[in-house]
Amino acid sequence: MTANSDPIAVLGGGSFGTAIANLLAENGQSVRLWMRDPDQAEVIRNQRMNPKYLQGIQIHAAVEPVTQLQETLASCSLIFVALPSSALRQALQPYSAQLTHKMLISTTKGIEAKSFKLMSQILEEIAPQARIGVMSGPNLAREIAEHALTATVVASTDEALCQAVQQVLHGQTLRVYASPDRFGVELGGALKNVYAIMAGMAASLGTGENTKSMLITRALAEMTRFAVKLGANPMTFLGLAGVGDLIVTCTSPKSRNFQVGWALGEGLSLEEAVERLGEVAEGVNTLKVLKQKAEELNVYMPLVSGLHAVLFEGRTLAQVIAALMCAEPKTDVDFISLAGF
Ligand SMILES: NC(=O)C1=CN([C@@H]2O[C@H](COP(=O)(O)OP(=O)(O)OC[C@H]3O[C@@H](n4cnc5c(N)ncnc54)[C@H](O)[C@@H]3O)[C@@H](O)[C@H]2O)C=CC1
Ligand SMILES: O=C(CO)COP(=O)(O)O
Repeated sequence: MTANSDPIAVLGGGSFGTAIANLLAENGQSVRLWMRDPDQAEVIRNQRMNPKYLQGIQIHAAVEPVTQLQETLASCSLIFVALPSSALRQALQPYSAQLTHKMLISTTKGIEAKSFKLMSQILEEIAPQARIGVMSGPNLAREIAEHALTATVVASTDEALCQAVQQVLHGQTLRVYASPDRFGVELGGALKNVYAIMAGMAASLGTGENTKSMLITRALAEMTRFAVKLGANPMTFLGLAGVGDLIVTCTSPKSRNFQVGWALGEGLSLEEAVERLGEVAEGVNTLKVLKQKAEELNVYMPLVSGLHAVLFEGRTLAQVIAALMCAEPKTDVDFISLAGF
């Protein structure tokens, strides 16, 4: 891997930002990892660890923890954004001038509540002159940090941007695939978090393997149906950022959304489950906005409605399961006729 001359910025000192910063550094890049908390930056500088978010992982010497956002943005032309969706707009809006002509890659898997905008759409709004892409896929931060063999997708219609990301991130343990479907790739990453909560709940209640498979497959059908209604290409959902990410988050106890679901299955309230996690679980907010949007667009999403009923409408899981199982029979794959078979 050849080193890029400019340093690369990673915004967000949580688990994903740290994991990506480390990979970039291992590939020979010099990296500025921006975080808002000076104490956290000091700990990383001194201990070469990020104990709060990635306990036990050594931080590469070429990762420089920084807290000055304006300077960081000014000094880097390639910028990975790994902030929670609730923070992204507020954190970057004041710096739109510094983002002009930069390559901005969102790794954030969430949807803005009021606008139903994806993070790359917010970046586009804040920095209309920037070059925008997203990165998404089955990418548990800890596994990336521990060098588990992993694949991800960089998506943008800007081919040179995709190649730039492939050049700096592709390595011994990470394969980076490109896609022109930014919207589909990003939407897949945001939607699957909701179903991971459901899967975590099901797992903690000891459901059978048939049930787990049914949940994941019907989740894929439902999220694809929704995405198509918004104009996305259903084929993207057969890729790493669709079914790939859905599988990892719906089956892994390392997923924070899965962990929230697991805690709910154990009988904790949503507040208790989120509090116990202490990290970002984007699926909770996504569920709220998704339920509302599905109703507005008249898209049939029984799993989303069912989870929303349990989490926010006081229904019991038994009531929701009974209603789901008794619903009128449907077809298996919605898009067979579209594919021309
Ligand atoms: N952790 C993972 O395995 C993966 C996470 N992602 C996505 O990356 C995004 C970030 O998630 P994680 O790094 O996992 O979260 P995390 O919970 O590990 O860390 C969140 C970080 O954001 C910081 N933060 C919160 N509010 C902020 C604000 N207003 N300004 C600046 N910084 C702020 C926190 O201090 C913390 O450093 C999420 O959208 C997540 O879905 C994507 C792929 C994998
Ligand atoms: O997006 C992820 C894996 O691809 C991480 O999922 P969680 O946010 O649920 O941990």
